[in-house]
Amino acid sequence: VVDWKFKAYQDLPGPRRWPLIGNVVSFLGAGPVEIFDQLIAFAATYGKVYKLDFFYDYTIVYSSPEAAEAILTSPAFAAKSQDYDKVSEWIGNGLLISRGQKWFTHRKVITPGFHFKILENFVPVFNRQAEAFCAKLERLSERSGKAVNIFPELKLLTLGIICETAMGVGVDGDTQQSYYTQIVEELSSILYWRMFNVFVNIDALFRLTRTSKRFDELVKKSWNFTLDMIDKRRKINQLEEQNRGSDGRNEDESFGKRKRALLDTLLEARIEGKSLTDEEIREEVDTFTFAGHDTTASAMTFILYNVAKHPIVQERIYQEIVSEIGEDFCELSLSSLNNLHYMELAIKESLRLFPPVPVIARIATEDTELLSETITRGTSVAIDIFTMHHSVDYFPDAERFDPDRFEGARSTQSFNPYTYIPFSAGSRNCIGQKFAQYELKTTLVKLLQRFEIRLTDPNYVPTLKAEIVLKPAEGLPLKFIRRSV
Ligand code: HEM
Repeated sequence: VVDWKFKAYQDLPGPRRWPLIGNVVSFLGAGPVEIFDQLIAFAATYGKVYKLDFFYDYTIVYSSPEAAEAILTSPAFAAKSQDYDKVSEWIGNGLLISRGQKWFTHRKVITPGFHFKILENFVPVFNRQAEAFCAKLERLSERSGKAVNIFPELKLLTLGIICETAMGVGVDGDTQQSYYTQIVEELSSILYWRMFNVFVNIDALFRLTRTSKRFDELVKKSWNFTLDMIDKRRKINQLEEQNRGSDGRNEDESFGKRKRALLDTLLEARIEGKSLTDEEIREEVDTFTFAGHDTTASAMTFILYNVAKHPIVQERIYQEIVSEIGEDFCELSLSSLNNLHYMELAIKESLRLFPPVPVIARIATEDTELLSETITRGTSVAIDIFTMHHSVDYFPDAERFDPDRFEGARSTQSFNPYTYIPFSAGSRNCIGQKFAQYELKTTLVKLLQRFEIRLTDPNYVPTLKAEIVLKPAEGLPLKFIRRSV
């Protein structure tokens, strides 16, 4: 059996393996920056399909649109890979990780919560929070353009937005928010370590480490944070019931009380006549708070990096804002945001070069064919989105930041839509895609209305790591120069 296992996928290239332990050594002792570099280097060396072997547990890594399409549309790859099981110890079996009937029914009841009419209600929150964020940046810059490490600040912003819109609960200021973002930071880092270190990947061994106690502690803290939000929302809804006028109309106008939040969709959902259990609600809320803030903060961080690095692009976006919206803060709406065409191209291009979710993975639940290779049940397949987005085979002069490359690209027949998938594709695509895009646009409008954004050093290149979400390993210092008034 061992011999057969060693010979599995022998036609596929891959880094040199040791008997039994396979490629374990490639990642032992490596930190997140080295792991990410290693994966990029493997793809450069071995091409669009290669194998990784951890104790004969194989992961086949793909970076072509043909493979992405085949994987994302095949029922044989409908289940997320084992790496996600580790994440589920924290966020549970919510939409991101569940499968089969549970995923299907939950996705069906949650989808209306992202209808554009509901998104429209969220835009005032995007407006208000983004404006408050500008005021904060002004304070942090001390009006003198002092550099600000933008990534942690953006995490606070996106968390605040997700709590208020999706959960319908305001979070009490930065202290509570940074408490939660730090928990997420530490949990992501532990989970990533477990994914690439085979020893702690094994549950029984992980349980022997001191980190496992810390992990449990953090999970509990994270759950308390979300349970508290659910509790607050339930109370708000009860109050609202009591305040309802005799004509059935709500008399309380303040946000969070009247506007429908995603959490209300969950609280009111009925599947075969039954409500979701408290645990199911917590799992979904944990999934949204996690999936909805870290990704968007990463996207915004790299968008700001790109516009700072390319002043000509920044100026073009600014001029579009001035002509479509104006120089001053005003209440943005979905339709005014829809008019910002060039900004849309720039955001798209930034998500190509810096996809916040650089790799996704599935597991084969049956033996199946994939691009003329037989994939046996239990093998993981990964789509290396980052590498595909950087390939010169699909994007000429791929390293160049060029928003215009997307002008008309989708209408050309030769462009396979699976070549560009920052939000994944198919039935398990990102449910928050539109939400994120409007949030990013609102924030960028407000920031550029108020500031010119500059790098501290024009040649600065961020070091990347991918602790589930793509991040600047050493933060990202940017200068925000107040536009003259
Ligand atoms: C720029 C920001 C974002 C990016 C790049 C992004 C990217 C992705 C990707 C690549 C997936 C597929 C993951 C996989 O196959 O394992 C995904 C799924 C998901 N995303 Fe997002 N996301 C973003 C923002 C958001 C927001 C704001 C929310 C919530 C409000 C959200 C909620 C989800 C959920 C719930 C799923 C799982 C969907 C399912 O399996 O049915 N995401 N996202």
